[in-house]
Amino acid sequence: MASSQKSIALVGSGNWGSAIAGHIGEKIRDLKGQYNERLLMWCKEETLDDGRKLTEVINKEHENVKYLPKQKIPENVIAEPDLIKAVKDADILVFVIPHQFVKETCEKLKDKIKKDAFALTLVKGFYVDEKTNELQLVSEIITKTLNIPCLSMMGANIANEVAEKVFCEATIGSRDDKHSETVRELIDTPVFRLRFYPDVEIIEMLGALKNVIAMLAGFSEGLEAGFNTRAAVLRLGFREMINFCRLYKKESTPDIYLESCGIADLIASSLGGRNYNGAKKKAETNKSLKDIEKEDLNGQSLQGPGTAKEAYQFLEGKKLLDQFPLFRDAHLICEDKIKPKVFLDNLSKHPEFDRKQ
Ligand SMILES: NC(=O)c1ccc[n+]([C@@H]2O[C@H](COP(=O)([O-])OP(=O)(O)OC[C@H]3O[C@@H](n4cnc5c(N)ncnc54)[C@H](O)[C@@H]3O)[C@@H](O)[C@H]2O)c1
Ligand SMILES: O=P(O)(O)OC[C@H](O)CO
Repeated sequence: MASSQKSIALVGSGNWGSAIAGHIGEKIRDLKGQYNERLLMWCKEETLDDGRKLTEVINKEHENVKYLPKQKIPENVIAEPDLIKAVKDADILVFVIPHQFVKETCEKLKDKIKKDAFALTLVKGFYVDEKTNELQLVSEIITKTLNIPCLSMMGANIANEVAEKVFCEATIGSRDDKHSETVRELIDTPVFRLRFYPDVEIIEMLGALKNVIAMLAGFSEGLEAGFNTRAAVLRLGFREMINFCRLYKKESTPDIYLESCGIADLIASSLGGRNYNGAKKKAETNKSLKDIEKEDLNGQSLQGPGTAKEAYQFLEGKKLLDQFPLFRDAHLICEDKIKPKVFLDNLSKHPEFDRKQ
């Protein structure tokens, strides 16, 4: 039966995927009928330690016991292990998987979605083409592979806090008023406020880049650097983030860096994100980030090391590593090629101190 109700699908069900599923699930339930209440959430099937299937547990207990434990998800959110079944009738596809899986997932979705659907990416990360050294943003990959427009949503949104309804804001990148209105209906609430800008790509890049600087914040804390030094790391890191964005696109709305996707996400992530915590532990214990991810995150993904690698490759290709010493050193630390302390020693030589005002 044809329906005028719009359907939403989530591509992903990890820590953030489950939290935003809960948020959108409640919102569409409360909108009473404007949207199809059944929110399908693609969940890559796995068997839990006790032998049960994750999707069955989510649909029975209404909780993602592995990736967002102790938080109830509304009953209209349905975990669906079949990717194609989850998305085929969706008018709006919300992508929320770790960035390293975006290409393979989009390939599987080719020609399997509605032609007039649109996407919203919540994914923080990007790729660099090995041959051309061009940056490939998640929104661009979605648009190119699936032939649908893609908006971005980034901000200071630590998933567990969103699930607990702690106030937050986010920035939406959209150049289409109708799509913006739909996203506002689906996500904006008194505890989750949205602001809209046309800078889809810069918003997305900031979301990816802050994960690298948040790791440096963690290394600094683990090394017991002073507050002044830690503030300098964030300022210099933010400067590099902005300069990095300008390599991609010279013009943007100037205020964009002061939005939740910019300074606020950097602060939140550098106070308590997973990348920050993992990096702090690395500086304290000298363990590899891979081991720390395995020990502490139970299948969740640190996005910082992969993004540091991609950023390094991109800057190296452009012969600009000297202009971005924090991004350079972050990658070298992740790869255990230098000790975390080296990046602190390098701060005083930062090119920022040679820059004319
Ligand atoms: N967690 C947060 O607080 C938060 C907040 C904002 C944005 N984000 C961003 O959202 C994105 C998703 O993060 P998350 O926290 O939901 O994920 P996560 O870190 O919890 O990762 C686990 C998820 O990855 C999935 N996964 C594993 N292998 C996969 C594969 N081959 N293909 C597809 N999926 C696979 C697992 O099934 C699981 O659902 C990331 O880019 C992250 O940076 C996270
Ligand atoms: O926990 P992190 O480091 O992946 O960061 C989570 C979010 O991106 C914060 O906005």
